[in-house]
Amino acid sequence: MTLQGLNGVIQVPGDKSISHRSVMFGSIAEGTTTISGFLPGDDCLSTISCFRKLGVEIEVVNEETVIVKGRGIQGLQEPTEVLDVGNSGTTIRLIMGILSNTAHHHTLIGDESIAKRPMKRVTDPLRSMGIQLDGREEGNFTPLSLRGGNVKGITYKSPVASAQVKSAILLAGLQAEGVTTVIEPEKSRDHTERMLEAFGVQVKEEGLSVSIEGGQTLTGTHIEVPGDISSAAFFLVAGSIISNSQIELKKVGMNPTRTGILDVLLNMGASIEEKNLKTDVAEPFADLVVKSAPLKGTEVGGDLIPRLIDEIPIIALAATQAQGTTVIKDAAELKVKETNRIDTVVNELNKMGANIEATEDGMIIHGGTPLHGASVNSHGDHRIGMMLAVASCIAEGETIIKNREAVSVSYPSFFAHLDKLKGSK
Ligand SMILES: O=C(O)C1=C[C@@H](OP(=O)(O)O)[C@@H](O)[C@H](O)C1
Ligand SMILES: C=C(OP(=O)(O)O)C(=O)O
Repeated sequence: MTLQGLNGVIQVPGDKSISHRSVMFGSIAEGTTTISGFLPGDDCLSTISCFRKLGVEIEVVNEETVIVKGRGIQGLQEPTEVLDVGNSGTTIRLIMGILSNTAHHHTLIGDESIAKRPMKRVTDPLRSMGIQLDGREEGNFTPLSLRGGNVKGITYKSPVASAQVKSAILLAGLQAEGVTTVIEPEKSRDHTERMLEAFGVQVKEEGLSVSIEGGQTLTGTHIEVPGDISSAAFFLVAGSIISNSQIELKKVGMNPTRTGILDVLLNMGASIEEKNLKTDVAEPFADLVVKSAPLKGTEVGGDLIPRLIDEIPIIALAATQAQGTTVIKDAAELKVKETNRIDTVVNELNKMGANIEATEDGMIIHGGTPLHGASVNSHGDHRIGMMLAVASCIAEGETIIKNREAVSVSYPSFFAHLDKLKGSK
């Protein structure tokens, strides 16, 4: 049966980056933090599980409402078990910064994918601040062991634009002697800076440099998590490339460090309207309405990359349906995500009839290729699973997606939302 378009209204689940930070910062704050719009995805549940092992009382009132009884920055307990971050890079990297100032011992592990992701980008600067950190291959891979120490502030020029690196160092800096500064090559997402301010911490930003003075305390607060633009991205592209579609996405996060996907799709000719923009909050949000539209190829690179890094798999799918060629460059970071996302995108989409070439730092997508059904695999990568599910909607014939359950890492209700939009016309 050919699909008659995707139609209807949905609210995508809470932002993953903001949900992680709300539990982490709530745990080290003085007093109680209430969180609404929390993402009940596997990654954020891993964060809750780690902080419970550190002695924090965390009540999940319902899937999206969480109450954290903060223990203060010195109040975390020495865990009796290993801290297992599951599939979550954000959890393992940020928690290292948080645990920097206790003499307690910690062992950090994760799943098979985490075991392949580089940790030296965080362990090296944290060691230079005085933290004892070790792990496989000189501290580059899990299992990691960490014992905090007397942390000293540093000025660190990061070789990568990574919010996980920046955040880990700033969180250690919060507990360090003196001032800590991180300078990035391009600006990465700034949720840590915004949320620390909401917890009463002063953070100084100047261009590509962010500084924090040690010894500040966090005060419990209320955090409202907007919808995740990285999750909305799948429906922004689906609505654009599936004929006869009109989708309204409610309350999507519009933090400018995350909206690169909108710039790219609009540049490709997409029809996306922004309504009810709310900016007088820590994290701005708006409703987005997308309608099917013909797309044209584009170039994606430079400082746009950190603003859309997790959306590249779905942008690649959009590009297969656009007129002309799309070049994605400066995106070598894709190789160290849940999978090597250059390889998984190219291999899986080419099985469906796409014409994509992998390059050292991105891909070249020759557009205008009709897709056909095939047996494809998410390889346990949530974003690849969702991208392939959208691809299957436009493919001629049957598509089988292996390991599709990986979507629950960031978007447990993804298939329910897709079914709702398919059926509502
Ligand atoms: O800080 C965060 O919440 C994240 C930062 C990004 O990773 P990097 O810091 O490795 O770029 C992003 O890919 C990840 O999904 C979430
Ligand atoms: C890269 C991602 O997350 P993390 O680094 O937290 O595993 C992602 O969600 O696409």
